[in-house]
Amino acid sequence: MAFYSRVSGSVGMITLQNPPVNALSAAVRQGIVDAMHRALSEPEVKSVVICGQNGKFCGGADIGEFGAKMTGPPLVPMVHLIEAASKPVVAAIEGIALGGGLELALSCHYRIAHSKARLGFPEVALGLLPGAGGTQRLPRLIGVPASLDLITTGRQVTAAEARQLGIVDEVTDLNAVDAAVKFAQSVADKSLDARRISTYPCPRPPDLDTIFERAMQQVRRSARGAIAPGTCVQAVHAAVTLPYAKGMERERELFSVLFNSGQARALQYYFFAQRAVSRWSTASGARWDTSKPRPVHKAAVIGLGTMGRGITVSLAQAGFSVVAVETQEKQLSEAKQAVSGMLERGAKRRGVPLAHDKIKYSCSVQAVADVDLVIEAVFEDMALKKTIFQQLSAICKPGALLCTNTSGLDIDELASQTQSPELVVGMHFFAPAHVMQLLEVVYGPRSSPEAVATAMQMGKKMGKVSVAVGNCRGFVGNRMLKLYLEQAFFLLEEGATPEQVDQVLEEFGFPMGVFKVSDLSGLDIGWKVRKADGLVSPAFTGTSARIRGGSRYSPLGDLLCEQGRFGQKTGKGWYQYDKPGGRVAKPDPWLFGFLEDYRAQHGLVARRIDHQEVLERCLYPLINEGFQILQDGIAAGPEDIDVIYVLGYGWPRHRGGPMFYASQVGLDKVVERLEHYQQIHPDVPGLQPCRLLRKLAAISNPAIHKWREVIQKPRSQL
Ligand SMILES: CCC/C=C/C(=O)SCCNC(=O)CCNC(=O)[C@H](O)C(C)(C)COP(=O)([O-])OP(=O)([O-])OC[C@H]1O[C@@H](n2cnc3c(N)ncnc32)[C@H](O)[C@@H]1OP(=O)([O-])[O-]
Repeated sequence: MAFYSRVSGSVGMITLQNPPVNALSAAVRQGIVDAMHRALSEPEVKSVVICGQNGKFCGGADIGEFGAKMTGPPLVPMVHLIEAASKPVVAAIEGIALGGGLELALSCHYRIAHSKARLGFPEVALGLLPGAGGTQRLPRLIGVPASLDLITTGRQVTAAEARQLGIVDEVTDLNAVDAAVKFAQSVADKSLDARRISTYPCPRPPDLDTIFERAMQQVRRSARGAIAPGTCVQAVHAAVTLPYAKGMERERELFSVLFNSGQARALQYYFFAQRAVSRWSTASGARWDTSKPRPVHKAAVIGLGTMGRGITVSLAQAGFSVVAVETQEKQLSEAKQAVSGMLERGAKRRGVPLAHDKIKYSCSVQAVADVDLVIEAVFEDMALKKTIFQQLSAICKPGALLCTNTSGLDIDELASQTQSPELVVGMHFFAPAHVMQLLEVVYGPRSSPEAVATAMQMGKKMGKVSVAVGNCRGFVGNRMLKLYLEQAFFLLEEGATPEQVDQVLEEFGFPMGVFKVSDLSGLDIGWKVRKADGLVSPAFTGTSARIRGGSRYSPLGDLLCEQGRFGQKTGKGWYQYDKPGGRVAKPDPWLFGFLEDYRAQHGLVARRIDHQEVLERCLYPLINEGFQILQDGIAAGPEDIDVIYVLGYGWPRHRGGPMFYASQVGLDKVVERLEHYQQIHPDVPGLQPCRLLRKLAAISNPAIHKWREVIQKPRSQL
């Protein structure tokens, strides 16, 4: 709701009250409209201030209401009522003015912001555009280029930048509401003719066409199939080319296209999914709201390779004291230099002080004796990790949490090396660890709820989105990825090329196709793992070359590695590069010959594989594995999987994540297509729909937020 009061006799105060962010729900909109009418009708009231309760002006439209039938007064007439008011209306912006919140502020005649406030139009990230006049008012106020920047990127600005751009009239370090009241009194008798933004002419820079062309090119490049950014450009274009009223009509049309699109639904689902993962639960019933994290002041990182360096930087930037351990002198000094560089660049980019003094370097594991939490980040070698965990268990103070940064090794096996297995959890960072937002927090069967809560909270403090997942080979992300990679290899055997597969996946919205990503990460990494798993051996020849454990196996990746083709680092992989370390992938005629020889050798006849098959073969087995993961209780809900895939694996956000995508395709359709491919390729693993997927498909594709009710049941039957 919105609360009306009178201050200093002549100022009507409208306070938005809808915790936590004063979103513009139906009740809030109704409250604002009622309060405005009241303020306008009271003769003693000479001016009005609009503010938000609890130091937050307004977080915009209530996203939770988007799926439901619209009730209450719409936003557009509400902002017009405010702008048309005969008494000056001043927005007192504390905390945030986002989306509809900023549109509300732009309808006011003046804006006073607190210096710590942030303002912006984040609608584009929800698959929308600022549809309450934002695309028409902002360009009239600050010009076209700056508006295009803010509206198409969703970038939030500080109060200082907002002042510079001309969005706010004053910035104060003091109480912004008090300042706004004083300001409102001072302008009570002033004419409002020059204060209604909708009446301003929209500035028309001489190079207008070039500006819009560039903006369109820019969004096409970065949007990867998302429709909202381009539609935002079109809406701003209307502000320049049409009178205000017509521009508003155009904004409404474009908003409605976006609002009713699958992309907006996916992005809004994702918005809530990213917040839902913090309310974690484990298969054994531990929960976020009943598990208390331990205090962590000092942390250690063991192993300063690429991952360890990134983790050290993340910890220091989050304000933790860090002991960084690397036993090799030379690597330690290289790491010191690299970490300093990363910290310097980070401090410059973020405009914050350097965090060098937070880190102490050491060559000895003994240096971690007094820390509260250790993150082991040596390379993926179980024997080495086991030795380190034995050492840590002996050296660390009682109660210290022992974490391993592994992308798939058994957490429980490591826990069993320690005296306190309940204090062991996995923290799977994604490279580069100081940049990537995702953290898989992996609990083993013996990890205590307190340990999981501590790791989840550490991730949050490091600016990550932490997702709690159970212990299994590859956890959630890499376990599903295995199926995706396998299918891509099989498609090559059957006649596809790396370029064809990658093109289909990039058109779907991945920033890079599977083969380009493999070349970037290094083909030798998977090869090492497969060798350790006994999947690579000269003994596999003849008919056994393409069979492992009774299932079809593609040795293509192994054969490439045997040729020294490790990807970008060697200048050759699934593609060729101009030099080792080169970045631009070019099709490699050698590879075509290699694939032809391979097929001939194994009696495979290349066939034409269409776009649909490439997409379905790559995505549906991955999705099916996601359902198996839910069935096994490794992930608590579809949101966990979707957040992992969007933040860690480049799944296009506007498609919500693999589980959301499946819900949109239709689970019955996913089952039907998997069965279809299974029939044609009975030897291909991963094509058999799992029990949970079949069950959900059979109960007529329930909405994704209802899946959890069904998921509990198959689990209890395991
Ligand atoms: C014609 C219409 C045109 C207008 C369109 C729009 O305005 S579109 C909207 C444009 N506006 C946006 O896109 C702003 C979206 N919001 C944000 O960017 C951030 O939430 C924040 C910066 C406001 C606060 O960040 P923070 O890290 O301090 O906190 P946090 O992120 O954890 O959120 C806390 C809780 O608040 C909830 N919630 C938040 N906002 C909304 C909302 N608008 N609605 C409903 N709920 C919302 C959030 O779900 C969470 O709930 P939970 O999980 O506790 O039950």
